[in-house]
Amino acid sequence: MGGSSIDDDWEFSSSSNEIRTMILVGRTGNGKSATGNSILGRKVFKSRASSSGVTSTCELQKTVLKDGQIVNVIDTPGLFDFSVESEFVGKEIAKCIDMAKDGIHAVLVVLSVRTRFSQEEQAALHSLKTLFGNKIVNYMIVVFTGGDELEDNDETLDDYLGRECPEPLKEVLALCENRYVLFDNKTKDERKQFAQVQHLLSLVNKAISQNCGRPYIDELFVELKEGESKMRKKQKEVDSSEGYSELQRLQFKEQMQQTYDEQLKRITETVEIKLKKATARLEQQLAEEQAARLKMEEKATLAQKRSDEEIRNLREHLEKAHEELRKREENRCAIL
Ligand SMILES: Nc1nc2c(ncn2[C@@H]2O[C@H](COP(=O)(O)OP(=O)(O)OP(=O)(O)O)[C@@H](O)[C@H]2O)c(=O)[nH]1
Repeated sequence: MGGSSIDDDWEFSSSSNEIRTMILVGRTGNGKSATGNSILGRKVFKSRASSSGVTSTCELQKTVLKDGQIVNVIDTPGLFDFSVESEFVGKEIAKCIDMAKDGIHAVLVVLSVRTRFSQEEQAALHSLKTLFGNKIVNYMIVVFTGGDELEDNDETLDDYLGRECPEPLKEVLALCENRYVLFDNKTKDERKQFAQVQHLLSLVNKAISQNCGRPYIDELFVELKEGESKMRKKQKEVDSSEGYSELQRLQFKEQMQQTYDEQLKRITETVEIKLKKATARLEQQLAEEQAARLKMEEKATLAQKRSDEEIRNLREHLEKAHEELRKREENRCAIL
């Protein structure tokens, strides 16, 4: 776990160029944890069917792949779930930023072929942009889970997208420049497991090279990293100097941790403010869309009412005409 301690695995994550840090986002139940486990090649994230959600806090796990590539995977709780308090989401996002201080190489947007792309998912992708800036889309890769189910139906991902790709999803795929991949998190076939991770890593590398080799680093990441390296420098000075007692060293360390925690708190507050603004804007957008839909429905009901009335009038008119004709016919017969 990354956590907020400044002693966490810093050397490990900063000494190699071969690190890939990926963050999993998506609606609860879409298979983020299962995808994380598939990437890491072991079951470390809890993954199971549950309507209330299994992942409750951000969690970082790392692995070294056979070719020496170090992969950090951060699983996130329902950041796409609007029923969750923005204070909580804000804290979790700040925690992610803390965990990925060296930057993010890919944001994996996990969707499931077993559920339809929802309006909430579309809205949540907008908030990702609000929180991290438009540049974040350059690092986005869509991971569709449920490859086994498509296979059971003899379908490919492109077949699926041909029949089940609403306009907003098309837009997301276009934004990601068609960086998408299908995952079967249920497979026991090692070759398949290897191939899907390789496909994903090739997309991650493609995104990185399109971003001039740089991972995504937001101003908040920069602030945190600068603060941290300043503190490390000071710590080294104190450690190497003879003029400090053990107690003074301890006090200094505590003071540093406190400064760091304060910085993290400030970042959390910044994220919360951004998130609240994004949520308010989205709620307004959803309300406007709903009002427009209601207006359309009202118009349609009115039009239906009018046409029902016209049909009724026409019917009455016809019945009268028939009656008239019948009477005339009766009169004609009587005269004859
Ligand atoms: N058939 C099938 N089921 C999958 C696949 N990926 C995930 N699942 C199932 O989907 C359910 C939810 O998966 P999780 O990995 O817990 O989903 P999550 O998005 O992490 O959910 P939270 O932890 O609640 O945020 C579990 O029952 C998984 O076994 C897949 O590729 N195929």
